Amino acid sequence: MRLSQDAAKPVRTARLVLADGTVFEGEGFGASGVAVGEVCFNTAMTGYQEILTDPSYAEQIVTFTFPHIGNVGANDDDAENATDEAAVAARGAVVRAPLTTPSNFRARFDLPGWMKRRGIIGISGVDTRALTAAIREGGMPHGVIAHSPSGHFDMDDLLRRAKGFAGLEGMDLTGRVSGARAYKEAQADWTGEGFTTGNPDGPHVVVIDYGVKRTILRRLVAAGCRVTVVPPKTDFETIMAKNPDGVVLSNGPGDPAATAEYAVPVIQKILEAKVPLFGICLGHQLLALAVGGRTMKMPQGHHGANHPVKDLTTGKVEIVSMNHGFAVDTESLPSRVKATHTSLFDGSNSGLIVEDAPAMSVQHHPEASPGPQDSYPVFSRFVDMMREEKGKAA
Ligand SMILES: NC(=O)CC[C@H](N)C(=O)O
Repeated sequence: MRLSQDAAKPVRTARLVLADGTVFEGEGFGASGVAVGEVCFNTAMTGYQEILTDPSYAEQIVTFTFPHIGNVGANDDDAENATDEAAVAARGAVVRAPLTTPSNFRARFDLPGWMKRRGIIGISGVDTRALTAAIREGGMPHGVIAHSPSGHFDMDDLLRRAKGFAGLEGMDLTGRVSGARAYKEAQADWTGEGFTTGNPDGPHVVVIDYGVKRTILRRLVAAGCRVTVVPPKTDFETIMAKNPDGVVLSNGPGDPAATAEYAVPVIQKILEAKVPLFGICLGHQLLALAVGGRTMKMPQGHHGANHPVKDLTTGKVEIVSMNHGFAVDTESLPSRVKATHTSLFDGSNSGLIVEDAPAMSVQHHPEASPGPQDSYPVFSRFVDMMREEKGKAA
């Protein structure tokens, strides 16, 4: 910590300003500058790098409830977005403890240097318990995170920017985060419309990339699939021309109701064509909208790696990774759709199947990264669904 001329008053190089005027002072790290967004909290105890690079966090500032962030450093392998260094994901990180020198055999960089390269602003020394309690009581506020190494801030301007944030409702952000062009997975073969990777003899899965986490691609490949990733606005005919055995609707940022405008007509055609469909998170919400259901904004959202979810088809409880601020209204689902999973934190919907088409989806993240792997078998369920449909056609 550097001292100002008044030796008793340390220079504090970062601010978090909420739209209601609340100000948190702290030490800046990572990128300098100002970023505006919705402030949420994540309760995961590990996996800060995966969290900060999850494209679904676009236009959000993540408060970590776990106090020690940065202690295992950062590397090139744990980013969940496209390999491009500046790929868009979380705007900022709010943490409790000062950052220490990383200690881990996988660390290649320290977290502040890695965040600086990715344009993510950090603030430490924040009373994250107070901030989390405020979010719990009042919902996710709009806010501004600012890092100025000189310690000078135009506080009126920061507050104006926090108040001026339009909010995630109504925002379609998939175009900003889709990495379909940027993924450079092994064997990737960019064709202009998508790339293919994975097991050449496995079921062919076309992933619509609304902001896909790379581990979803890795888990599909691990489940034996051949994977082709396509951009978010790819039309039905282009998808079908790739002869998919199944289609995955990926996770992604923003308001599902806004993305629905161009995504739902495509999904409805896929349902009609009876091509097996699997939605994850935003993909789950889009599937619900495609069958006539509704989605709604949640006050605090679900962000963590410790969420209990009940699989209603087996009666088993899984501890899962979550990251969503919108939810499917179970009551709105038509009778052709059945809920398959429910959150044991608040009873919200966490999965569905369509009864007259081979389609399923989950709100949580079966790929984990970070988090427990209890839900990995959901990928096998989708592979079984594709095999069954292929068997019917044969
Ligand atoms: N992880 C996701 O796909 C998030 C979906 C959606 N943007 C939400 O916040 O609810």
